[in-house]
Amino acid sequence: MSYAVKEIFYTLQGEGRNAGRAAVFCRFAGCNLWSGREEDRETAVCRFCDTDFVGMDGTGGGRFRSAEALAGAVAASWGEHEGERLVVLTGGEPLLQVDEALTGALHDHGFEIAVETNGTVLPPAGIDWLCVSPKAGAELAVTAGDELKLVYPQAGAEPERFAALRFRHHLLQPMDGPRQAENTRDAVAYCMANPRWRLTLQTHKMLGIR
Ligand SMILES: C[S@@+](CC[C@H](N)C(=O)[O-])C[C@H]1O[C@@H](n2cnc3c(N)ncnc32)[C@H](O)[C@@H]1O
Ligand SMILES: Nc1nc2[nH]cc(C(=O)O)c2c(=O)[nH]1
Ligand code: SF4
Ligand SMILES: [Mg+2]
Repeated sequence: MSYAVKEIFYTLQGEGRNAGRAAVFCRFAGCNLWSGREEDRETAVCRFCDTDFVGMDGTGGGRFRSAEALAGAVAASWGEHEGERLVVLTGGEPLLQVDEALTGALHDHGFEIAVETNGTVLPPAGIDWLCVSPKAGAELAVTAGDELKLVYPQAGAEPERFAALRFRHHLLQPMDGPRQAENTRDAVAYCMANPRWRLTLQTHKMLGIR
């Protein structure tokens, strides 16, 4: 198996229950819900994506020919920092590429492995923290995990549809874009009316970090 990676970088996890924690982000190229081309956005299943996941041309990106090669690049990005190592596998849709060889190789380097997924593809063994972010119009295959992080609002993916699923945390993340301010206000109101849901914000955007 080889891996197509857009970029690898060291930053703070900006979202969800691990927000604020140092992590290496490994962003895989490609997604099953959008081609990533602007001309296809309006006809895609997922139309609000805030991410460039096309190609392998970002910082530290490229084609990695083995799990060991990719895990080595992730470890090099972590560097010599003390403390518990965390890698966040994201994309694009990481579960189109992540396999047990890779989770094994990352564990060999001492990483706790978090994944950000749209929930349409079942994960391989070896994921330590599974964040599922359902998308309206895409069938949810992953119905349990650590956090369910729902981008809000989405017609056809109302929070009530997911409230009973077996996740440790249910989070609402305001949709970024032209209506970001209204979406944030509405997400606050929803969490206040429905306390099983907590608000999560994209803190890296506020901080101006990646
Ligand atoms: C770019 S996606 C990559 C991982 C995976 N494809 C997914 O959708 O979960 C990373 C996270 O950003 C969220 N996201 C994408 N676009 C967003 C937007 N415009 N506003 C808020 N969150 C967004 C996704 O829902 C997901 O939780
Ligand atoms: N700092 C930071 N935190 C993040 N959490 C999820 C991200 C993602 O794009 O998957 C992301 C990201 O791109 N940057
Ligand atoms: S599923 Fe994730 S990566 Fe794919 S288009 Fe939607 S938000 Fe972007
Ligand atoms: Mg992001």
